[in-house]
Amino acid sequence: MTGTATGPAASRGGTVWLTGLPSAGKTTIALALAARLRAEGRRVQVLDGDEIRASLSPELGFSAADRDTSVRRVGFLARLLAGHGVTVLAPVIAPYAASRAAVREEHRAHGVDYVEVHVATPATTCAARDVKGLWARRAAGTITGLTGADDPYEEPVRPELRLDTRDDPIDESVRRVRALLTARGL
Ligand SMILES: Nc1ncnc2c1ncn2[C@@H]1O[C@H](COP(=O)(O)OS(=O)(=O)O)[C@@H](OP(=O)(O)O)[C@H]1O
Ligand SMILES: Nc1ncnc2c1ncn2[C@@H]1O[C@H](COP(=O)(O)OP(=O)(O)O)[C@@H](O)[C@H]1O
Repeated sequence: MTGTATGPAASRGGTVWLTGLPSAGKTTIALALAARLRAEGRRVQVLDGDEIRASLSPELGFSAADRDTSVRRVGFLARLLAGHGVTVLAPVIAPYAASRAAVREEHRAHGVDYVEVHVATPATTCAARDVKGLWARRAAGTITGLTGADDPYEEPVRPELRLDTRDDPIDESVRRVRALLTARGL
């Protein structure tokens, strides 16, 4: 998934964590941003919650403790990559403030840049999008513990950026995250 580093813009890594409910638009925005950054010559790695869980944490489910462990593992991997000049995009729900704070601290302690983007799509819109059919399955009672339905999501209090995907098209969300990176010198 990485591109080739070709210039100064590729030299400074950092992590962009996209947190939000299932079907909020985290992956969609991350993939579109990744394409844009690669076209600029950056090395980019997307660490998608679903994909990373399958290889890094197959034993983990969706209890509070398992989610916390999974988020911290992704955070550790993100920090390692970002410390080597990769721009890491992590579209991961990360429902607990304490887990997100731990990931932020992991980056700070190693002098690696980190920004949190809240993809603040409300549950009603996520349920209508329902990319993977999870909201419908929760409504039908065939699954329990879905974030934003019957499992907690602790909203970020002070994210570096909050996106409203009801009003903004995908391109505008990508543009706003890109502008945040520029503002941060990333
Ligand atoms: N119960 C429950 N709650 C939330 N999500 C569920 C659940 N069961 C499966 N899935 C699927 O797993 C994806 C979320 O994985 P994450 O690692 O991002 O979640 S977490 O940070 O550990 O909470 C999530 O992906 P996204 O929809 O892309 O967010 C779901 O597809
Ligand atoms: N403004 C928007 N930003 C992001 N996604 C959007 C937007 N409008 C509609 N969508 C759609 O919402 C869905 C979000 O799915 P996905 O990115 O997989 O969510 P998540 O990774 O948060 O679970 C996609 O089908 C996407 O095309």
